[in-house]
Amino acid sequence: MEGPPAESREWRLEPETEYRFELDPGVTLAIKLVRGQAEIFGAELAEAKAYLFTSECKAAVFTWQGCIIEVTGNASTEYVSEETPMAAYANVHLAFEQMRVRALGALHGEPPHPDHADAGTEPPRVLVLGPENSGKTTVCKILTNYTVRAEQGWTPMLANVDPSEGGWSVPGAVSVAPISSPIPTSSPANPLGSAASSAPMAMESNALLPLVYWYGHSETKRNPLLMDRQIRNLGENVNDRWEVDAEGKCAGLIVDTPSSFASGPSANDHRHKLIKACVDAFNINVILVVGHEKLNVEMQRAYGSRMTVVKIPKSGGVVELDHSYRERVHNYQLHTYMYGQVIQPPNGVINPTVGGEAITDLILSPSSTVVNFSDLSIFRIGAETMAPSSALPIGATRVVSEMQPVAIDPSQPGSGLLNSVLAILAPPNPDENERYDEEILDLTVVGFIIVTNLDIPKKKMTILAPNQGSVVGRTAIVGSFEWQDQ
Ligand SMILES: Nc1ncnc2c1ncn2[C@@H]1O[C@H](COP(=O)(O)OP(=O)(O)OP(=O)(O)O)[C@@H](O)[C@H]1O
Repeated sequence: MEGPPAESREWRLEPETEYRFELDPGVTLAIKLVRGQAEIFGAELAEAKAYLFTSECKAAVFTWQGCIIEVTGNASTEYVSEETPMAAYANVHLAFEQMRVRALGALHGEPPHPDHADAGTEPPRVLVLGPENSGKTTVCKILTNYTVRAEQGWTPMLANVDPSEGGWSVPGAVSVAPISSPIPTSSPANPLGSAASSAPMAMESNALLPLVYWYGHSETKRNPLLMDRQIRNLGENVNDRWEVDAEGKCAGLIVDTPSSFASGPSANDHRHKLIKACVDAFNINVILVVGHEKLNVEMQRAYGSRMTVVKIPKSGGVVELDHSYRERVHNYQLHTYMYGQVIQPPNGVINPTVGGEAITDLILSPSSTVVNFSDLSIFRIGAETMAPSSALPIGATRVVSEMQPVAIDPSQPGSGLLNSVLAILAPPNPDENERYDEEILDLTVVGFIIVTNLDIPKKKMTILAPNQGSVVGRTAIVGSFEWQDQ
């Protein structure tokens, strides 16, 4: 874009302070480390490189030793805070680091250090809980980034069981990935960082290979049984991987959870079952509660006798995200999934990067194709979807269990498919004897498509996909997410 260079300001940050900023829609900010040391949620900034932030990003540049940064563009809010919980988070990290080192030592047959003779040799498997806007995801990012920055070359697992967050793919998904380099922060469209391509189907060349299951809704209360099943599926996959990678296991795991796990009536509530599902599935041995006294007491009572439950402070920088912001973020995520990130740097910013990647590497060109209704088998999971009676098998009643896959006929008016996000599943087990009725609940996702048009007379539909891969013969699941390209 032509025009005068955007205005730049320098900020001098004292040790252990942070520069916090929030962006309006459509605004891009560039931050350059001029001198000193600085990090964004645990990921270090390289000197003299311009990092871009976009899509209403809210974040902070923290420094342990002090630094000077140059900020170009207009943030809607920006200030320096001297009060951060980073020292507490760093202490938690150090404790985890010792657990990892002890686990690795034990694996290599080293005798325990006399000071820690009875400290145990399990690596940290951490469940992070907290209410809405407590900064859970940020804590997970900071702890993961500190782990990969340690000189041991750890590759911890990061699991995201918050279906409203999107993680590495799209909202509605839950996922886990081994993390080997620091997760950058640049946009809420990629809260846990992105691979060079956001399309799981096209990601062979990337280091970040998340394993994705589709829950399909943003709220866990919509289908707690399905949520429970997907959590256990993620856990099984992590355990399978660790069975063949004993050293990798020593790096441990961090699990980011939805705020619905932290609030709501305590008796008879599905949230306790889901917390327990996480504890069991990931074999959790540490629970971190972010800034919530009551939940901390509750977790101490429920789990304190068999694992460490620690309350950690909430950062004053965490921004309250309202419903409409979260909806816009879902749109950014789906747009980014299809098109990559198209970012216009502020005028005058030379060679900008997004989380360390050149911006031209982040652009995708999705393909729009027309397929026959019969090319894809589409299902919804569970009863609340209320398929029209005519879409049900002859003789079937409307009583459908929460976990039952219900086939969707796109030619029925009211199928609800137009503009829907569909998860394309991995193929079922090739061995017929290994198949079972609810197998599609346990298949991983290979990619997502959007139904952009339905032509009922011709029995055809138009789909948008991030790449050219064929969907013929595939099974897809629809949830409650819709998206329209604007
Ligand atoms: N120190 C900080 N300074 C500025 N912004 C911050 C800071 N810490 C977190 N944020 C921002 O606040 C927002 C909310 O934080 P985060 O997503 O970590 O909270 P959460 O508890 O996981 O949210 P949710 O309610 O969705 O579960 C994010 O946009 C995050 O980038």
